[in-house]
This record gives sequence, C-alpha cells and structure tokens, in this order.
Amino acid sequence: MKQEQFASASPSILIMTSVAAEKEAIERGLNGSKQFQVALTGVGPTKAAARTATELATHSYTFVINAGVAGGFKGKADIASTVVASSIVAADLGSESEEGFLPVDQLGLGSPEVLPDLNKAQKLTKKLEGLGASVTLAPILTLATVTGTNETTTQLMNRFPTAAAEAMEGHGVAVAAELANVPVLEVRTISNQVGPRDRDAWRIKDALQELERVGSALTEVWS
Ligand SMILES: O=C(O)c1cccc(C(=O)CC[C@H]2O[C@@H](n3cnc4c(=O)[nH]cnc43)[C@H](O)[C@@H]2O)c1
Repeated sequence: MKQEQFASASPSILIMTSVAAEKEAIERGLNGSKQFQVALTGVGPTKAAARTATELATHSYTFVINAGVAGGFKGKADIASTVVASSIVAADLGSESEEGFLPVDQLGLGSPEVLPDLNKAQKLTKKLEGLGASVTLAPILTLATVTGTNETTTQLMNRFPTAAAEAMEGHGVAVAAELANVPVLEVRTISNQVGPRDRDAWRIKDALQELERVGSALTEVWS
C-alpha cells in the first residue's frame, strides 16, 4: 500500500468529550493529527453511553478515550492537575440501605467498574509527566450528580479511598466501549475540588489548558 493511502486513512481513535470547550481544547492539542476523531457526549453517563455506542456502531475504531474536566478529591488531585484512570467506577450504581450504600456487585448485579487499558494508561501518564504535567494514575468515579456537600464527599472518600477524581461520563463511555470490545481510557484535568458547591471557584480555563496538553500527549502515545 502506498504511503499516501496511510495518510488519508480514517481516524482509528475516538475521543469523547462532554462539551464543545473540552472538544476544542483536545483538538488544539491534537494539532491536526488525522488518527483521532473527537465527538461530543453531552453531560452525564446515559448520554455518554448512548452517543459512544452510536459512534462505535457507525464507524470503525480501535480505541476509545473519554477526556474532559473533573472534580478532584482533596489531597489526591489538585486543580489544574491531570488524572488518568486506573479504574472507571460507577460510584452511584447500587442501592441505599439503613446500613449504608450497597454497590451493584454486593447486590449480585454485576460490576460497577470497567478497567481501562492499563498499559496505555501508564504510557499516557509518563508522556504527560514528560510534558511537565502533574499527573495521578488512580480510579476516577462517574456520578450522574455533581457532588456538592461535605457529607457526600466524605461518603465517597470512605467508599473509594484511592479515587482521585469524579466526573459524569466515564463509565457510560467505558461500558459502550466494553460492549463493542474496544479498549478504553479516561483522562481528566481538574477544574474544581470535590466538596460543597462553589461554582465561582471552578477554574475551567486552567483545566482546559491542561486538556490541550492531554491532546498533545495522546499524539505521542500513538506516534
Ligand atoms: O453548575 C452546575 O450546577 C452544574 C451542574 C451539573 C454539571 C455542571 C457542569 O458544568 C459539568 C460539566 C462537566 O464537567 C465535569 N465535571 C467537572 N467537575 C465535576 C465535578 O466536580 N463532579 C462531577 N463532574 C464534574 C463533568 O464530567 C461534566 O461533563 C455544572
């Protein structure tokens, strides 16, 4: 096959972001790389799952990445740092009880987590460090509701002591990828601390700047 045919091939890696500002930041970092296609999920795990499944049903991809901004847990991920998922966890999938939250696996109803491609997660972590980012490889929680109280923050930190971040789409994207037998990664840059709701304290601009660096690092991981 001629070199030009490789150059004009379709993108093989799908990056799902929730909103346009995240998509644009990643695309700036990708700097025109033809290997990647960036698409929107909308906000939340259900839209994320449905839109990722639609993309995977209508195009052929070899890898799926969920990228965006996130809340960081205190002492685990500072604002403007980056978290690469070592596990993608549906933190609110289960049942409440008088004795506390019962995750779906304790109910005999399947697993609340999807494992990402750990080899690629480690490579991405190293590339980001090489580009000067502050990076943590740790579980990322997915919740349909942004945590906004000390009480919920404490409950989550007790249930998931190694988790570094929470966001709203990762598990949806990951389940769609898993059902399509395509490996997945989740990578998030931290816009705010998980805790009592204080929207004015969110540093979206800084997190988007870091997301641009994630785009650059991804081109190096797949170079
Ligand atoms: O201002 C609000 O009340 C509000 C309510 C729901 C969602 C939002 C967003 O702006 C979410 C956008 C996007 O960002 C991710 N994200 C960022 N920080 C967090 C967090 O602390 N907890 C969960 N998700 C977070 C999320 O993945 C959304 O897609 C605003």
